[in-house]
Amino acid sequence: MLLEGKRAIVTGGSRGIGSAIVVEFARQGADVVLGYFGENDSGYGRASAVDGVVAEVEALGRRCVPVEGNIGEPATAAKLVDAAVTAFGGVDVLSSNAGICPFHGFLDMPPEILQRTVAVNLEGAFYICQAAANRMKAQGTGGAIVATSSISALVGGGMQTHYTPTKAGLHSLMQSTAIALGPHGIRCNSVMPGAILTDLNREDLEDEEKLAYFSKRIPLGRIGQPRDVATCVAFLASDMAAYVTGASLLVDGGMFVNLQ
Ligand SMILES: NC(=O)C1=CN([C@@H]2O[C@H](COP(=O)(O)OP(=O)(O)OC[C@H]3O[C@@H](n4cnc5c(N)ncnc54)[C@H](O)[C@@H]3O)[C@@H](O)[C@H]2O)C=CC1
Ligand SMILES: C[C@H](O)[C@@H]1OC(=O)[C@H](O)[C@@H]1O
Repeated sequence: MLLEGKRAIVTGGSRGIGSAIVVEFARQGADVVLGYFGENDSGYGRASAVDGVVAEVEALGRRCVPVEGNIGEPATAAKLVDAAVTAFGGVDVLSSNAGICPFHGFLDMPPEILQRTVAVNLEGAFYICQAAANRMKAQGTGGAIVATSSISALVGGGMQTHYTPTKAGLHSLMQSTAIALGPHGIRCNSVMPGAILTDLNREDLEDEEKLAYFSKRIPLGRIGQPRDVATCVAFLASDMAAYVTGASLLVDGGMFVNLQ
């Protein structure tokens, strides 16, 4: 097992990629604090999903503590770290994964959508990385942070002008925190998923033309599944990647490199 006895926090762990990360971490031997957001945020939160993830973790013989809160607020980061300390005695691994992507055109982008996307995707990641890193530093035994960036850190999207800069920002945040935290033995990396079928893009991929285009552009011939990303996050979080920091790993079936 890659994460035997590790104490982890996963944000956005109730559904999609995050829930797959929670379960993969448990499969690899970790106990997990699962961060999620409740019912009232743009339809993305869905507290009932959490129970299913907790049950899956427990069936694997590990512990899972759900913690609700808006990751865009600094207090949520403290709440997540406190929960890990109370339940497990500390934090060794952070998967900063929570994110939203409310598709919208550029010219009429409401400031509220821009501000919320930046607050959740970028500021939220900053706060939880900072809080977890401070705890890891105090423990004195190092740690691993893996942010869920995106292929969108590298390429644009006409309906994602508010979103892609947050994903480029996460890539940059992991590069800078790798430098700031390396002396404390804390590694910081990111995964860059391509098109992974989740609630985030379910509606977008209902557009058959778009789905056909994506599928054609992916050399491995299929849209990604959450576990495709989760196994890579587990690898980067583990000692198998002990000399990897400041790196980003595309998990996109080859979509990015496929120009022609
Ligand atoms: N689905 C895809 O194709 C891709 C997704 N990503 C990234 O992967 C991450 C996970 O996305 P998906 O699993 O696809 O989405 P999802 O919509 O299935 O899950 C989102 C998760 O984030 C949580 N969340 C939403 N708003 C929150 C808030 N304000 N505070 C705390 N938690 C909040 C939800 O509770 C949920 O657990 C995101 O950062 C997304 O940008 C990156 C590349 C591709
Ligand atoms: C929302 C998307 O369809 C998905 O998310 C991303 O980060 C990439 O832009 C993918 O297309």
